[in-house]
Amino acid sequence: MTRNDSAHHALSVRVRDLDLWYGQFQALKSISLDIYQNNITALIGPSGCGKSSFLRCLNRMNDLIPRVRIEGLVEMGGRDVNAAKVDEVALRRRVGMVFQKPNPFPKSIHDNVAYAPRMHDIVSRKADVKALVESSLRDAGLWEEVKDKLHQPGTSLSGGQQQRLCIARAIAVQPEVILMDEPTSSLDPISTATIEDLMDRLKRRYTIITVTHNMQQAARIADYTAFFHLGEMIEYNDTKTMFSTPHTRKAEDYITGRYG
Ligand SMILES: Nc1ncnc2c1ncn2[C@@H]1O[C@H](COP(=O)(O)OP(=O)(O)OP(=O)(O)O)[C@@H](O)[C@H]1O
Repeated sequence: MTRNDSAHHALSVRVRDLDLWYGQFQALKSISLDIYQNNITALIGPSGCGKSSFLRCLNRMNDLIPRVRIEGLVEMGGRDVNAAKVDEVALRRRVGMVFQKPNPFPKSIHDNVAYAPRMHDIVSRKADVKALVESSLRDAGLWEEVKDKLHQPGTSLSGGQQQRLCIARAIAVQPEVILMDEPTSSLDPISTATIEDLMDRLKRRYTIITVTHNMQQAARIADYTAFFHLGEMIEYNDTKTMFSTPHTRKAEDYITGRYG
């Protein structure tokens, strides 16, 4: 693990010696890293290097996959996410997730945002639900575009709007951490820029961990970058250092486009 410049940031996620196997195949090998609050951390590396597998360890989504075995420690806010007593539903409230392809529920724009807060009993009074839906959509930069059509299906929006709806849905339960798995890879450049600006604003309140294949995007938006290769984390550094003077040959080769 190589990193610096961490002294002034509070710890959000602490990972130690994390191993993951799919059956006999080891997809993550002894990963250790600290992720800091109110920062964007980008996970980069060639296809199949384990970025998504790592991300799914943070909200225990890998538990849903058969024949997965995980060893090591993942702590969020000082609590072991894999402890037997941790309720997965409660954990997923603390950790929001946004996927590569926007995946709104087959519900109205309003209900996409209201569903989880109601389920978690965060709000129940009608006025409170309304206020929370509005503030989440505002925070996701979508309110002005949808305020007059809240009862239309979420799927009636454009791809970029749907992704912002998914972000509004994620932040409606006020998670500690938001995981994003290639959140802009299915979007056009303008929608991508909108989401990048949004991520930059959201990090004031949330810790964001994002997977991206787009080097320029990582360089533009991430405070820290972790480079994965064949299941190992090869280098972890502040983004500036990673992209200007990487400390490892493999990271340098990847960043300069020599492979991947
Ligand atoms: N459910 C699964 N069952 C078996 N093997 C899997 C499963 N999911 C991922 N893998 C394997 O684990 C390795 C890491 O996959 P993962 O999806 O985490 O990589 P990635 O870096 O996110 O890739 P990409 O950039 O292509 O999305 C790959 O070799 C992949 O084939």
